[in-house]
Amino acid sequence: MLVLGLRSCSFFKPSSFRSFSSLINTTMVYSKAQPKEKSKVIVFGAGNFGSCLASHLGDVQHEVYMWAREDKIVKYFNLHHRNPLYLPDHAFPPNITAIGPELPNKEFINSVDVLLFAVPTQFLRSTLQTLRPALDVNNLPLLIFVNKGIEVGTNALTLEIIADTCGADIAKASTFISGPSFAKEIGAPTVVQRQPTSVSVASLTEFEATKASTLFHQPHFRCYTGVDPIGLELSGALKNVYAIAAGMSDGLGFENNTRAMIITRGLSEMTCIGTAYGASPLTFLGLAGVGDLFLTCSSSNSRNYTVGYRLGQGEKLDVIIKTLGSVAEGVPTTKGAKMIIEELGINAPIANSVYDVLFNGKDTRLAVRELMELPPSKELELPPTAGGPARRLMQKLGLSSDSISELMHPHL
Ligand SMILES: NC(=O)C1=CN([C@@H]2O[C@H](COP(=O)(O)OP(=O)(O)OC[C@H]3O[C@@H](n4cnc5c(N)ncnc54)[C@H](O)[C@@H]3O)[C@@H](O)[C@H]2O)C=CC1
Ligand SMILES: O=C(CO)COP(=O)(O)O
Repeated sequence: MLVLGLRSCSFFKPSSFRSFSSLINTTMVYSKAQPKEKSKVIVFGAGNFGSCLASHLGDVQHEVYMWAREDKIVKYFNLHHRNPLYLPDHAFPPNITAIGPELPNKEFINSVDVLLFAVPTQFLRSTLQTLRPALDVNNLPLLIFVNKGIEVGTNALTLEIIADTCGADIAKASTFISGPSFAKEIGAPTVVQRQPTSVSVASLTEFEATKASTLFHQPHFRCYTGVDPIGLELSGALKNVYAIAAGMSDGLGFENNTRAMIITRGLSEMTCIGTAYGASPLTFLGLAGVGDLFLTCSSSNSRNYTVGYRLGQGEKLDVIIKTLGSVAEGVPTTKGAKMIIEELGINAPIANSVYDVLFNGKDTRLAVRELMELPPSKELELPPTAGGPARRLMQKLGLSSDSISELMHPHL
């Protein structure tokens, strides 16, 4: 564990951690080591999840700064230690300070150990573009991303958005957290509870994933590390599409059989899409995959499930979005998912039906009938050719095409 004591550096091979051999053979930038006891953390995004994670880290005595784009949140929070817009009844630990709406400057960014991004996917590119000049590759904080979505227009995953805006070195050092984790059930006591929760943590090197895991891991919040960030990201994004489908089914009045069918067939579709994309099929069996799929397909606490439920009850999408009061990543993500499915030539009828209901005005009951009338098919047939999009992404990161086979078999 000697490596944890080293500062950010290039040409350093953390050989005691799993990672792509092709990755550690290249010049590699690592984030700075986190202090053992007390890290200085900026959480970007003061919505439900940013607030919850700020509280989780503040509760164990880290020095936390929560950036909000809403001036009202910053002023109110620093007076009352409550967030007036999200988790309004929760009393936050005293060691959290709200900052914003301007993004922090270079000097401040350089002084922190961790940057945690809880910004919805569609707003991440602009946030990172503005922040990029303040990031010093030679003194890089640990970078953690918790958003779950695919960017509209580019179909990019977050790893690619980071590469586009901050460069390959910073993308390769970034870490992603995903899994079954409703904001209100994590964190400190009061409204946000310490209910036992587990998540997946992935980076291209286990070295970075382990640092993020060490920061978050608590007796009530377990972290499991891996080196398939693409699979983890696709899991988190795609489960939102199937949560909309499950909610729709419940909203139409169908019961347990139908929901179980959607969850299981959804998992099959997700695994096929992920494998064709270039992720490991096994990642979809983890917390970020089936774990989060199960959670969000079976709870009205999920915003995506709620969008589907209300559609099933006959409400219009624009009214639902206006009145939801929170982000439903699955709605824009369905657009990106549809494009990816088409590019890869994958059979994903449930995701395609969700797209038709959301964006082509298809009647929800007709969508279910058409799905049920499809001819019989094999239960699971993983695509024969795999890895096009991931291969392109690896090239963008300056990695060899061998990386893709390591990505698909990280557990061997
Ligand atoms: N709430 C939850 O239980 C969980 C949420 N997530 C993910 O975390 C991410 C954030 O979700 P929540 O905090 O729940 O969202 P939220 O709906 O509670 O809050 C919305 C957030 O988006 C920000 N925002 C709105 N417009 C923006 C803009 N133009 N530029 C930058 N930021 C803008 C708001 O300031 C606020 O911080 C999403 O990707 C979500 O999928 C992941 C796990 C659990
Ligand atoms: O991803 C989540 C919990 O793991 C939250 O789901 P929703 O965004 O559907 O509320």
